[in-house]
Amino acid sequence: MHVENLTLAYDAAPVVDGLTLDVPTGQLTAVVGPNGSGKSTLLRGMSRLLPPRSGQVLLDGKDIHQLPARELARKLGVLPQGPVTPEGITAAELVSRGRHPHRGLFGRLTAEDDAAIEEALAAVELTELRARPVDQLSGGQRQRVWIAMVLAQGTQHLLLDEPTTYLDLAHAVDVMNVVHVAATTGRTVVAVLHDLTLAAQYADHLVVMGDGRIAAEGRPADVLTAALLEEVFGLRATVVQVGGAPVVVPDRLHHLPGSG
Ligand SMILES: Nc1ncnc2c1ncn2[C@@H]1O[C@H](COP(=O)(O)OP(=O)(O)OP(=O)(O)O)[C@@H](O)[C@H]1O
Repeated sequence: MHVENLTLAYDAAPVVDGLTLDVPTGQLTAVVGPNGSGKSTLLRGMSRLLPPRSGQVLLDGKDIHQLPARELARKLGVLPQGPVTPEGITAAELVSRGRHPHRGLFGRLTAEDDAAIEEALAAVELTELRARPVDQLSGGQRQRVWIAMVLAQGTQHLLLDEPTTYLDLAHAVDVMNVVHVAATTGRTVVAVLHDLTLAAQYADHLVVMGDGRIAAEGRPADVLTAALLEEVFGLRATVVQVGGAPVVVPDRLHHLPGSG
C-alpha cells in the first residue's frame, strides 16, 4: 500500500498535508501521534471513507478510488473509530457481515464463511458470547466483536483505528497478538494506537504524526526517543529499552501544577 502526496481536509484547512507513506508489505505499521494530529483522518483517507483533496492511495498499484467497492472490500478490511452497532444484532451475526464481500448470488454462508467466522470469534475469545446481542456486551467485548468482523473478512490489508480502545491491558495484548499474527502470516496491517509502549512492542514500522505530517518513521527503537516525545507530544519522558523495544516512562513531575 502506498500513500502519495495525500492531502485530506474537512473544510479549508488541510488536516493531512501532502503526506507520502510507503506501507511495508506483510508487516505491522503503527501510527502514533498527539490528539488531533490527523491519524484517524489519514486512515479514513486510506480506506476511501474520505476523498482526497489531492494525491492518491495505491493498493496493489491501483488507486483505491478506481477499484469497484466489492473488489476493495475483498482486499482491504477497515476498523473505523467508534463503529456504530446495528440494533439487536448478535456477535456472530455482526462477525458474519465481514463475509459479505465474498458472498455469492444468493448470499448464503458457505462452509468457508462459517469457518472464517468461527476462527475470528475464537481469535478474540468470544466464541461463548456468539449468541449475545452486541449492544448488551461490555465496551471491550464489543470492540473485540468488531475486530473479529474485520478479521473474518480475510483481507490481505487491514486498517485498524485504535483496536485496543476500551480494552484492559491483558485483552489489549491479546488483540495485539492477534494483529501481530496477521502480520507475520503475510497480511499488511496499519493500526492507529495511542499506547506508545504497545505500539513500540508490536510495530515493525512506526509512523509518528505531528500536525498532519509524518514527524518521524522507522524502527520503533530508532524513532521513539526522548527528544521526539518532547518535540511532537510535548511530553517529557525517559525512554528505556526492554527486550529490544522502547518503553516510555513519563516524567510526571514536569506535568504537575506548579512544577514549572
Ligand atoms: N468530521 C470532521 N469534521 C471536521 N473536522 C474534523 C472531523 N474529524 C476530525 N476533524 C479535525 O481534524 C483534525 C484531526 O483529527 P483526527 O481525528 O484525524 O486526529 P487524531 O490524530 O486521530 O486524533 P485523536 O488522537 O484525538 O483520535 C482535528 O483538528 C479534528 O478536530
